[in-house]
Amino acid sequence: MQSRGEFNRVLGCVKSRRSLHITGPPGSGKSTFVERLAEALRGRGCRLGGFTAPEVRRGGRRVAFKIVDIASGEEAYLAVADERLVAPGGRRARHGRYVVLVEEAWRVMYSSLRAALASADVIVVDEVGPMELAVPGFREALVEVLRSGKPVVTVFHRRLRSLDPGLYKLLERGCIVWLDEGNRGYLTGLAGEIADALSSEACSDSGGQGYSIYA
Ligand SMILES: Nc1ncnc2c1ncn2[C@@H]1O[C@H](COP(=O)(O)OP(=O)(O)OP(=O)(O)O)[C@@H](O)[C@H]1O
Repeated sequence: MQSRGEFNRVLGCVKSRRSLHITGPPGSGKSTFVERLAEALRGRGCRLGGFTAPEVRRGGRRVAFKIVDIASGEEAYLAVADERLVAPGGRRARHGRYVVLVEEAWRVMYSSLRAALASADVIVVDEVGPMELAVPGFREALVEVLRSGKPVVTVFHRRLRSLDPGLYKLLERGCIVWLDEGNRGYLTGLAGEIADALSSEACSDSGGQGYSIYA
């Protein structure tokens, strides 16, 4: 998607469907785009809710992922490559070289999504992938978010269509964009226009929010 015509189709879709779901190859710029979009939304007075799942690096190596509540800043480990990073105990599930800390992750997933459903103008879930879906309760909560009628922005794993066809179908009710190195600069530059399309009614009465990890 590099031409204005293609972009206008995305913009038209976002205006009518009010939800945007981003996918693409690893490292293609999905989270960077969503950060820009979040900044643009906050600049328009939108209250954001939901969570991000940033990686944690030590010595240049990725050692863990966290779940961070966008509205409150509360955080917890989602998964660790080395269990010595975290206190023992709690339910765990293995995913490749990572161990998912099911209970710890769910605590922040649950509270961030519940708070977002109650009071956010736009709900952001970055990301929806195999590790997040290994946390019991998350899929159900996400379905509730997607059916809430609030504008939703997600980043989802490029294989979600085969991993969870039912969930993918729900995402298709919004607008799906494949992000790669070829279009990320263009799309990121237009984050403000996309924010306008998402926020035109949703954020009109809100006074913004005091805290954001994007601030
Ligand atoms: N529009 C852009 N122009 C230049 N560099 C970018 C752009 N978007 C992202 N990057 C760079 O690409 C790298 C990966 O970005 P990012 O973490 O947003 O990708 P991602 O798709 O979310 O990654 P992952 O698949 O690991 O979740 C980062 O170093 C980021 O600074």
